Amino acid sequence: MIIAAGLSPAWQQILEVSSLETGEVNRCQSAQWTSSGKVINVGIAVRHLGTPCETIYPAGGFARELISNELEQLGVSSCVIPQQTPTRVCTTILDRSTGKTTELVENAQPITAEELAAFKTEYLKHLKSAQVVVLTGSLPAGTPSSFYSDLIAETHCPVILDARGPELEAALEEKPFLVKPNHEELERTLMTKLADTETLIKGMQEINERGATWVVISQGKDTLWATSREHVYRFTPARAEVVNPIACGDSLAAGIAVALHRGKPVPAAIRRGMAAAADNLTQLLPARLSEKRMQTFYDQIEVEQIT
Ligand SMILES: O=P(O)(O)OC[C@@]1(O)O[C@H](CO)[C@@H](O)[C@@H]1O
Repeated sequence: MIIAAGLSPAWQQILEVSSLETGEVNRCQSAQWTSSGKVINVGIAVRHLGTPCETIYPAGGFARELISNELEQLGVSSCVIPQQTPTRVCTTILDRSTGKTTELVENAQPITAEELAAFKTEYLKHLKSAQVVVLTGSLPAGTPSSFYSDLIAETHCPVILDARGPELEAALEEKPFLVKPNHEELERTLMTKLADTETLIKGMQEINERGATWVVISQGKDTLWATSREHVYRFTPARAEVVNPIACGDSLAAGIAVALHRGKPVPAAIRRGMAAAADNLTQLLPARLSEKRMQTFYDQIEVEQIT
């Protein structure tokens, strides 16, 4: 099975507006609530791809029950660590006139040392049956930046890590299998501008040298790059109608995890992940993937081995 684990779920509102005017009263065309945040999105995506998965997350306040109920309805097997502070609320605004998406992201509320210890106990318990792990999402304020590296140190199967800042840096020391920072984050980690393809690839391979077996940089509808110490791959994404882009990165991670779990080699797994991301784009609710729809996108994705 796969484990999706993270500390920052969200109760997410998705609003469609015909045209967003800041500073004005905007009336919505549609409004939906759903369970989200990176860890939940990955759990939902893996479930839709039919691979057994345990989604481990803390939750508190009114959203705890709402998220649990929705995940149960979706058949997402989950392990919730009760948290004193309430689960955050995030808002996605989809402006149908410009096609732009606005995200209002509340940071995850602090989590206590006891809650973190309970999280780790559950993680280690489920780890025994896991073949692939996805660790994902921002850390609540005050969480030690060694949080992910401590978990990776205990994990003896491939870890896909979606993290930023000091927690990403610390995690590299424990050699995660695959990291997927965005372009900006990579620049921040390396403290240098990566303005062209050559410097970008160099930067990615520096992260390979620092410990990540694979580095993946996705750039929306533009080229996705993947590097290991020895290899560089260029992927051209499929074209998809954009309904809601939120959770594309999570669908990418989930698609890669599922393909690795099925024994696919990394380039093929990344291609699967990209098909999942493309499919996610076409749905209003995050991570509601369909393997059947994904196949069309998979066939359109071009993969080129550069070195
Ligand atoms: O970066 P974080 O704080 O972990 O998550 C922020 C967030 O944008 O990520 C998800 C999409 O990936 C959304 O559900 C959520 O609002």
